[in-house]
Amino acid sequence: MIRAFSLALDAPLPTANGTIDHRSGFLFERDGGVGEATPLPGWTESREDCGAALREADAADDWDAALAACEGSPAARHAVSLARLDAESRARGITLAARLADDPAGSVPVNATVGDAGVEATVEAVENALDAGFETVKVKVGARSLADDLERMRAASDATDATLRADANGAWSREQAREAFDALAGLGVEYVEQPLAADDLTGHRGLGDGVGVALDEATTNHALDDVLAVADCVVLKPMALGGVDRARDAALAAREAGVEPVVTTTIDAAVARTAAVHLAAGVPEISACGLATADLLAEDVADDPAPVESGRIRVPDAPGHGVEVSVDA
Ligand SMILES: O=C(O)CCC(=O)c1ccccc1C(=O)O
Ligand SMILES: [Mg+2]
Repeated sequence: MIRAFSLALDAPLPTANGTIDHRSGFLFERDGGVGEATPLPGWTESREDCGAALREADAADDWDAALAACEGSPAARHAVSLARLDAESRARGITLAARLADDPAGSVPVNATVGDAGVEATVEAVENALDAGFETVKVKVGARSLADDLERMRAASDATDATLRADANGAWSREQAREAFDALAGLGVEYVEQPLAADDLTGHRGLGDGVGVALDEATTNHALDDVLAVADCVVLKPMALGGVDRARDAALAAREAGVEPVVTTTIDAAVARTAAVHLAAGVPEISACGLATADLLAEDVADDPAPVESGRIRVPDAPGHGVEVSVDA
């Protein structure tokens, strides 16, 4: 069964690639398992293509055929593969985390996400995050001039003890990125996510010297091994990678290559967000993940079984992903 949903954001999230103000997607149910597809054009197939793939999957005779119908549609494949893993885990009475990994952690550290804003509003948001117990804060940059962004980062660094990250969403030129990395190294910034365009993989080589290079968008248009060859850190979005199973495999490959995996959402609804928490729990000693996105939504498809508490999210211990979708979703 397929159910469509559309959720408003609590406040629009401005990024270097435009503003996200709502998230629309589908819940996919089969054999007692529930999955979610929340496509984000630029990262996944369109909503139309996602819906079409899910309808084909819904009509398929078995799970393998349902998954085959979603090849090339990562958000749709995310929904179907998750529904299958959820159904299997529920049937066995184990958590999704235990289905994905041998000895999953009970909780995962998460970063706060601060959108593009002026200097004062940025500092206030970073301070609020620290007050709420976050130790790591990711600030969106690249939507205004580099000088303005560096001023925001400097002010945030002066005002707080937070571990800071920046996410440029591919907005900078090589020259701007060089200047930014030199300035941010002095502030102790942990890493910059996707400083250069996703196409410019080689431009990232040698950029990080003190500040890490984290690649995100690059994972959608390059082979993982090529990304791992230039990155210090790789951002894994299960919705963009085609499922938590594929994201789990990518996380293991990253570790093998000496690259730190970080799991994040594409601002997904409760089902996909919680599934990503189960996935992250299976990666030993994972660094703070971009999973604190529930509060960005004004509404959701279910009560949140995995709220952020002092900068961490506890993995629900009910069988499967542990999200009980409300009937009127
Ligand atoms: O990583 C986070 O902190 C939250 C997720 C996030 O930033 C994001 C959300 C939707 C689309 C793209 C991105 C991104 O990381 O670029
Ligand atoms: Mg990013």
